[in-house]
Amino acid sequence: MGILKELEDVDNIKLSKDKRAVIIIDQTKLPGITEYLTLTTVEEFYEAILKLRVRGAPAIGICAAYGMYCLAQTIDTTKYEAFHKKFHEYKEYLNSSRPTAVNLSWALNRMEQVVLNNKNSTVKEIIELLESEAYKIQWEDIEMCRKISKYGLTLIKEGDGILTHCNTGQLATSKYGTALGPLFLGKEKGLEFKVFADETRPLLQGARLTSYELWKAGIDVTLICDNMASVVMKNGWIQACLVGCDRIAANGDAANKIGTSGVAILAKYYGIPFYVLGPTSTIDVNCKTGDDIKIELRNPDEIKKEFYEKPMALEEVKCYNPAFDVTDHSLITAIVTEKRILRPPFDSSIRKLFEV
Ligand SMILES: CSC[C@@H](O)[C@@H](O)C(=O)COP(=O)(O)O
Repeated sequence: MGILKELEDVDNIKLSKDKRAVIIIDQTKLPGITEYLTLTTVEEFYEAILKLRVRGAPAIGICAAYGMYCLAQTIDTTKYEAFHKKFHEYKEYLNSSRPTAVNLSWALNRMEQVVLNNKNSTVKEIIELLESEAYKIQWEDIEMCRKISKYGLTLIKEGDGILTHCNTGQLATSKYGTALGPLFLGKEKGLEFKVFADETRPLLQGARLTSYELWKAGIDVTLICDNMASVVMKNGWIQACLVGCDRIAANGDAANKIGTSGVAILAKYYGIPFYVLGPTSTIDVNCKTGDDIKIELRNPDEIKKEFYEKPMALEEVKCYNPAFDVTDHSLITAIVTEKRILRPPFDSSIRKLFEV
């Protein structure tokens, strides 16, 4: 299937008809309201990523790639050096919006590489190449998610109870998703699973997005508070945990939504396999271990009042609000990528993955 044909029915991130703007679903309004936002300025792209209007590691990379194409068209020069200078400035600004998910810098670097590789082309030609690269990034993401879903499906069986954390479905990517991908693919094949979705405090991606996406697809989903994961495991209702990732270090330590490492520790205690699913672009071999991964700290108000009609704690109370945590590689049963399923020891399976 051609790239553009494949992208036609993607709904959550796409270029506007005139190709000057990016249209996204505002994920902060779901599930109650499906509202589309049109992003054109660098400030709008930055705000949409920072405020999680577009979120999920692959999705923010895709949005930023389209964003760079749109912004490139606004740079008012025909001179290569001036064009690259402004392009780089936009790229660095967007890159600073969220530090943990490597997919953001990965996609932005890919876009800048197009500019760097074509020093002898005209600015108009470079802009055309940027358009193709952004389409390619989204198309490749769909392909990767399809393959991850296939591999993931081999690890679970009909009727299994699955625990998941945060949101790793279509909204977080473009199609299928990563950790939810096997469940959507399984559903297409007529397989039934019983999914338990952690609500995922403080921003409730599990409640607002995962339970919504699974329910819409007709998959049996039960929403639980994060502190109930231990009970459903103890009850024998969970046969596997499937989670996504924002950055994986060279030794297999995996950063994902805050609370993920707690799920992994519980899974180890109850002898339940714990799988991390994500594209190889999420593996950052420049990070030796999880200690090298920068964890995003967010506004304390997200804990105290953001999702409540009235504040749930005194204004004066201090809050610590890390957006991600790192699951130690020793707690991970396998890492599922689009290329293959990686097993421990992860330092060598990851090294082999990148060997040519
Ligand atoms: C396929 S999405 C993988 C991860 O990005 C996901 O699990 C996650 O932690 C998202 O966090 P978020 O802060 O909602 O962007």
